[in-house]
Order: sequence, then structure tokens, then C-alpha cells
Amino acid sequence: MNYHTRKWIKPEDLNPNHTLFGGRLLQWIDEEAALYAIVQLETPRCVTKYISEINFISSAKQGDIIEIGIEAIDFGNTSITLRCEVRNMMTRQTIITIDKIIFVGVNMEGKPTKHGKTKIEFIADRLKNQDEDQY
Ligand SMILES: CC(=O)SCCNC(=O)CCNC(=O)[C@H](O)C(C)(C)COP(=O)(O)OP(=O)(O)OC[C@H]1O[C@@H](n2cnc3c(N)ncnc32)[C@H](O)[C@@H]1OP(=O)(O)O
Repeated sequence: MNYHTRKWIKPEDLNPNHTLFGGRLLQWIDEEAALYAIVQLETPRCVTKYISEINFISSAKQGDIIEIGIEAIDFGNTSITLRCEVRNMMTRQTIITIDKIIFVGVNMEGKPTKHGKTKIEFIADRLKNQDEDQY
């Protein structure tokens, strides 16, 4: 699991109960997962197809720092399945787990397109392969 993104909980992120608003967290997760899918599938056109059960385990309060973790668990023909875990860096508790977030790569008409990917790729390896192809 890669924890690429950290967020600092500010007043505008809170619910009336003064804890992190769930909708805000889901917005952050959807964007982070979309970016992950875009990088892995190497296409800027990825749409969220399916999000499995969402389990809010603990919360965060103003001033806390949280980190969003995403990993790819399956590659389909046109889809990629991700898993997500968010944790509170202050309390070290897990805030949320989502077992499946499925993105589909689409063409200009919004129709699913085959991506040809089968495993997680790292940008450094892609750059290395590009360099090797050049020389
Ligand atoms: C990042 C964002 O904010 S995106 C905004 C929110 N998302 C959207 O607006 C997407 C709206 N939905 C759509 O446009 C369409 O449903 C599409 C393009 C995603 C999929 O179209 P469909 O005709 O359902 O596609 P199709 O049946 O060919 O399935 C495509 C893939 O999705 C998977 N899929 C389809 N339905 C489901 C489902 N209910 N659950 C899980 N996976 C599914 C299929 O298994 C297939 O994956 P694979 O090719 O890897 O085997």
C-alpha cells in the first residue's frame, strides 16, 4: 500500500460534530484513487464505476494529519480494482477501509477500452525502459 497523499484537517473539513466530514474524505479518496488509476492505466480518461462497502472505523479532528493509501489489487480488460485505507498520523488509527474501488478506462465516446495492463508499474521503471529503448 502506497500512502502518497497527506491531508491536514482544517475547519472547513469538519461536520457539525467537529470531526472530519465523511463526504470530504470520500471526495479526497475518489480523487486520489482516480489519479492512481490514471497513472497505472496510462490514460487520462478513467471513470469511477463501483465503490464497495465503506467502513468508517475512527475519525479525525481539526489539526490532525491523515494519509490516504491506495493499492491496485486486480487488473481487468478495461478496469482496475483498487483497495484503500486511510489512517490518522496522530492517533495511528485506521479511519476508513474500502475493499474495492473500480475504475474503467474509457475512450472519447465514454465507452470502455482495453488498457492492456496486468500488473502495477512504477514510473521510475517506465522511464528506465524508455531510456533503454532510446539507446
Ligand atoms: C473520477 C470520477 O469522478 S468519474 C464520475 C463518476 N463515474 C461515472 O460517471 C461513470 C458512469 N458509468 C459509465 O459511464 C459506464 O457505466 C462505464 C463506461 C463506466 C461502464 O460501462 P458498461 O457498459 O457498464 O461497461 P461494461 O459492462 O463493458 O464493463 C466495463 C468494465 O466494468 C466492470 N463493471 C461493470 N459493471 C460493474 C459493477 N457493477 N461492478 C464492478 N465492475 C463492473 C466490468 O467487469 C468491466 O471490467 P473488465 O473489462 O475489466 O472486465
